[in-house]
Amino acid sequence: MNEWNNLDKLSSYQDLQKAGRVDLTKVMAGQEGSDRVGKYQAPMAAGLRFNYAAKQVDDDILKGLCKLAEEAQLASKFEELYNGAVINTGEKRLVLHHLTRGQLGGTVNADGKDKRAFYTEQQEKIAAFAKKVHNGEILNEKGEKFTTVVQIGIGGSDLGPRAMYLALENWARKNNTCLMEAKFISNVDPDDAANVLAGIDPSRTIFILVSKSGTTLETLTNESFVKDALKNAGLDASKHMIAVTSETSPLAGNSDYLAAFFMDDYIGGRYSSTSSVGGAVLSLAFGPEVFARFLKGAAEADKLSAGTDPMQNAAMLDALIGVYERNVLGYPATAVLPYSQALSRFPAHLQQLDMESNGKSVNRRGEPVDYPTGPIIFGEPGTNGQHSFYQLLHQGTDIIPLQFIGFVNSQAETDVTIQGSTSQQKLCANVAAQIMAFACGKQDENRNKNFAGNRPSSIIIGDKLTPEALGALLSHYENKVMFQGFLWNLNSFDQEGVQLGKVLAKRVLAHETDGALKAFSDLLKI
Ligand SMILES: O=P(O)(O)OC[C@H]1O[C@](O)(CO)[C@@H](O)[C@@H]1O
Repeated sequence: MNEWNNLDKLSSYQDLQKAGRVDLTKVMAGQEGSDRVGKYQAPMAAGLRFNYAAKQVDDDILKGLCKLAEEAQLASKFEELYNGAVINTGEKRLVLHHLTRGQLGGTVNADGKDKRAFYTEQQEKIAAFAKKVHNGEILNEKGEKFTTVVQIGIGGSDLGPRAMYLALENWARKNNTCLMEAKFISNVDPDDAANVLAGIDPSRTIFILVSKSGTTLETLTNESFVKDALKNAGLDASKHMIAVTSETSPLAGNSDYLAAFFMDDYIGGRYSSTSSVGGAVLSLAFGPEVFARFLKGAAEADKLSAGTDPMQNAAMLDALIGVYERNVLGYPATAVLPYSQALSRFPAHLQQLDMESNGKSVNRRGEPVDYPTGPIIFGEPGTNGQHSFYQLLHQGTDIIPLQFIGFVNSQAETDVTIQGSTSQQKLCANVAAQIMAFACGKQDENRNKNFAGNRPSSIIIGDKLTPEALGALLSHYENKVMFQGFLWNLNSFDQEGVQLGKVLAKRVLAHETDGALKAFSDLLKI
């Protein structure tokens, strides 16, 4: 039986507070530094590796973190989760996104259904639908093939699928599996929908309305926007729209859609990329086989995350080091820096995944916690970020732990050699250089040119960003966030913090305001 205790009650955590600190300017220099690079790495799925040589850890701290993992019962809490316990205590729900891509543990029944069978059935339905669209069994009113797919959704119904699509677009082109172009409408700003609609031929487009709740204001507004545009183009919206929602949502019984696919309340929006939410757009864009390969990578990573030894469980180890940085070293933020243009929206997805999950100040029982929880997450692809906010990362007054991601090979494999090196080599040279610059710094008599160093980073390294590698990467972060939630004793699966603003916006629109809210509404001419 697991015990759900606050982090500061754990003796292994108290021991870590008292332990010595690692100075990266010393341990990353010379032979010791190169030994650390070989030694401090953990295997990940799909051939990825988690290298934490440039984190502020040594053998003693790692031992302390392993004790913390054991005392916090991380492995058995994950086991409890995937076997169908009510881990989402706020909403009294099971947490089942792992079942969308594999089967850890026993069969989970809920609402009178075998949940794994339910998610698989939805994936098979999506695959059959996508095949019909691709082979021309499903055509538009004029008998033409659909060429484009537009996803309408927001938050978890947008960020993950969009990031995954962008991550595989180049790879799919190179591998001749780019079957339809995908675009996304999320913001209620009318310029978002207008811009997407201006760049497509609506008569050749399938729109996927994605909303688990079926009540999200932005998404329903954008649906009306698109339906209006279809009507104005003389098109029948019901022949162009499909829905992804839960069976209990107001959208479920609606006959206005060409097809409907389902997920349920046991899969949080930000954890839904491997469910029908990501499945529909990715299967239409790249084919169901590519989506299956993505799921395979995620399932393989989940299996590794179920391991009990943190030194062989990269997601757990990454989580432990992150909590050490947040709670022992006191760092406020984490930057995610993929040296891969394909991962341009991956940090945005991780922002929701991490900050909506662990941006909490009460524990699973609703009691205030006395320690910092989720850090601020931000990031941009390298090398673009280097020419933007790295100044603060190198010389600012806050130390921001960094998470680099890099691949040995590009996806498109089109390159050029200039001044003796390819673009890919330049990209990789930059990430290696950054790790060392952050760790060791550079002394200079001119204080303005001095780099203090001792700024920690890790790197996930892969050969190439394939569908399997992407699935593994996604699962790694989902499981890392989950383990951190366990360590902080949070419920990482609800998001009450997004409600208040929604309620007030409704009041503004209904003109039921007074005081400063009314004054702001007047300023904005609502
Ligand atoms: O899929 P839905 O129900 O439209 O919700 C969209 C998003 O809104 C949120 O509830 C936050 O406002 C997210 O958690 C979710 O991903």
